[in-house]
Amino acid sequence: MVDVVISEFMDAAAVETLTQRYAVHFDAALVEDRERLLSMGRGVRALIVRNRTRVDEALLARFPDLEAVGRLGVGLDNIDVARCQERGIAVLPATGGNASAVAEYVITGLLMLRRGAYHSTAAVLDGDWPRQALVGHESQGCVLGLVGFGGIAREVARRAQALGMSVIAFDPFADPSDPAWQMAEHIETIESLLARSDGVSLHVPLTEQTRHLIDTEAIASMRPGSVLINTARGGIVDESALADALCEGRIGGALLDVFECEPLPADSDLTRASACNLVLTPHVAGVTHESNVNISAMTARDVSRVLEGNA
Ligand SMILES: O=C(O)[C@H](O)COP(=O)(O)O
Repeated sequence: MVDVVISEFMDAAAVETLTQRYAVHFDAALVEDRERLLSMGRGVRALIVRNRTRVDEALLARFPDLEAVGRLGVGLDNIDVARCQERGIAVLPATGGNASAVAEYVITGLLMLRRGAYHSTAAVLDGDWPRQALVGHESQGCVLGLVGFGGIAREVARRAQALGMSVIAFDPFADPSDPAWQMAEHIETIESLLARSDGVSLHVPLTEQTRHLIDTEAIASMRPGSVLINTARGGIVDESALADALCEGRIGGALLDVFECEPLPADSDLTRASACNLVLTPHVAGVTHESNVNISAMTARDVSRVLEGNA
């Protein structure tokens, strides 16, 4: 009988901690084989996933004894949280465990997109020396606009301030009296944030309200030459509208780590903007060796707490 199923990659030390107390089935390839995952649900008390395992109604029906879903990350859009609540299943995100990883990724991306000097390997190897074409912008003194001002955005703000940027943020849900606002100017509307920012970074969950928040109209209100970074969730940016804006040179570049459809389909709209200071990565902003250790330890601890509490 298995107590805990882990369907995506997790740090070995945390798996070992769980194995000392419970019968654990750890198979990072399970996410690719849904039928096999569903077939092992009976008797399982905890399921541990990253962002690719769909913990939906169909899966929950096949795990009748589930007490906890550990999420090795922060976003919960792959989990039917409402259904879990109805069933009394604890949903356990590793909040904060990958915040530094994402914050460092965002700052690196912003510096890289604004400087624009890092796409020259092929040219230099070819004997070209395109110095004048690669004169970019410094980021000291620029305005960084954060859409959403939760934990990860605050880590970004702290680093941006240390580099001499001015930080502004839009977040209708963040308490305006929170001392964290000392790091960022509070902006009332997303339009004014977009109009003032040299770089925009998204830090909101994907909901019906945020789907295509960055659409043609929003992109039109961005400063000419400004850059966009999305490490939050794919559906927040209208990829076709972004590709148009990049191709027409209306904005200066974009870094996307998340997409409407992952992996990206071969006919993605983004293909046509590939030469326009566009950088794409496969949903790795939050994934470092250090964050993997952090979030795995947090998840093992939280799952154990629930299982022990219910024992
Ligand atoms: O929500 C998150 O924390 C990110 O999507 C990273 O999650 P993952 O490491 O499970 O992909």
